[in-house]
Amino acid sequence: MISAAAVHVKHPTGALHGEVTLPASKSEANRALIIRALSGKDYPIHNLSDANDTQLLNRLLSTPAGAEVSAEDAGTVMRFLTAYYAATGQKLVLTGTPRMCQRPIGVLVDALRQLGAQIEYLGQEGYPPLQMNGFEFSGSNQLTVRSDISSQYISALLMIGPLLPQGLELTLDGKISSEPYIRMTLAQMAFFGVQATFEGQQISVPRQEYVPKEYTVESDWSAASYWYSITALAQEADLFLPALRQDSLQGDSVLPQLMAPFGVKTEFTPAGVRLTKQPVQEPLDRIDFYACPDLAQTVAALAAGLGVEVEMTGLESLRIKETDRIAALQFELVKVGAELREIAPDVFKVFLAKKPEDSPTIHTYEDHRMAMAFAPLAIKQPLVIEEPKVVRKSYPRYWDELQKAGFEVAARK
Ligand SMILES: O=C(O)C1=C[C@@H](OP(=O)(O)O)[C@@H](O)[C@H](O)C1
Ligand SMILES: C=C(OP(=O)(O)O)C(=O)O
Repeated sequence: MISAAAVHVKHPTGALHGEVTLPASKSEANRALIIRALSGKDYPIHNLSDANDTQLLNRLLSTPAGAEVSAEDAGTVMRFLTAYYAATGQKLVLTGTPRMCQRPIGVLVDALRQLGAQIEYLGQEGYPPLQMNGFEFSGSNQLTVRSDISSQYISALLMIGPLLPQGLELTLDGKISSEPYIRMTLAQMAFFGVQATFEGQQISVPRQEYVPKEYTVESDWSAASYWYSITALAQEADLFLPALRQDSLQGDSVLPQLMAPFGVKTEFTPAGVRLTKQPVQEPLDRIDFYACPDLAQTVAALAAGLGVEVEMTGLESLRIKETDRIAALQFELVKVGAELREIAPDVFKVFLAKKPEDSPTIHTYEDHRMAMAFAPLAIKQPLVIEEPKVVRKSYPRYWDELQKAGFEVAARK
């Protein structure tokens, strides 16, 4: 089914009960994999995600790198490996999908060059593919790095920081985009024995060694967002999402607060969270996604499905993700009765526009989150999702889990 060109999705009853299997966090898993590789030791990482982004990185790190390595469409793989291959002095070509070669990497390459990495651009300046030509420490460990484009550059640098001859002193320049992901990196480094300080715009990582230790990856809160949306749209819902924690390292664990006004009640238990439907409260007028950009599509589609208008800020980084997510939302929301308009610089609003199309066909732009964010709307009315296989990037079992929860998902003839 996942290999079909498109799937019809509907939910005959709108009532959902039971347990949902979530993937493990690909963000957490990919940090754990890079840190293990940098430690030079072997130890178990439990609950490694079956997401392609994680399986790919695991494969690449557990076999000798060939002359050319592809990070495919995985941002963390591309950015984390650029720093990893630089710090370990490897000589190879690092590339990715055509879209990956449109996702900027200049900030990270400039920073690594200042540390002593030899890196050439093989295509457009500032973008993959990269020719990695080895590393000779420049003698300088103090870097100023723009922090308003992608936190992945900062995370990539931080993880190699303790292995550099004098550690790493980073000054973050500008607003700090996706900051919880930087904190997740530092928390995982701390778990593996590496202490750093993060005060204001300064991060300091002294030279240290990673200490090998078994690690268990938490379930993925970003993937949980689709079940929050499903709960909000359902007639009736009582769902259990195992292995999510209140003291999560993931910034997307803001979901309980963010989704409460949309009518989702979260109860934490030692084994995971229980989601139940409650009346929609007055939704927040404006939600800021600067710290949790991966939730933006879920909320935009949900607002359309619930018929509520909401302002959205902090969407700047969406333009350089798997697709231009703002443009993608603008094209697809219209089909489900809403419009996303920029009402002031960097302030967007979901407006209720006209009647939704009957059985709309949602184009997914090679973006897993377009497929996963729009599929829940099938509770309100049947729809078609194109290229359902995109979900393999972060949640390969997504369609199976929808079926388990009573959705009908069938390949389009
Ligand atoms: O570090 C990470 O694991 C991630 C950081 C975020 O990217 P940006 O920092 O580019 O916003 C997020 O959107 C991505 O899905 C995963
Ligand atoms: C933006 C994402 O991933 P990445 O940047 O790692 O490709 C995502 O999973 O939504």
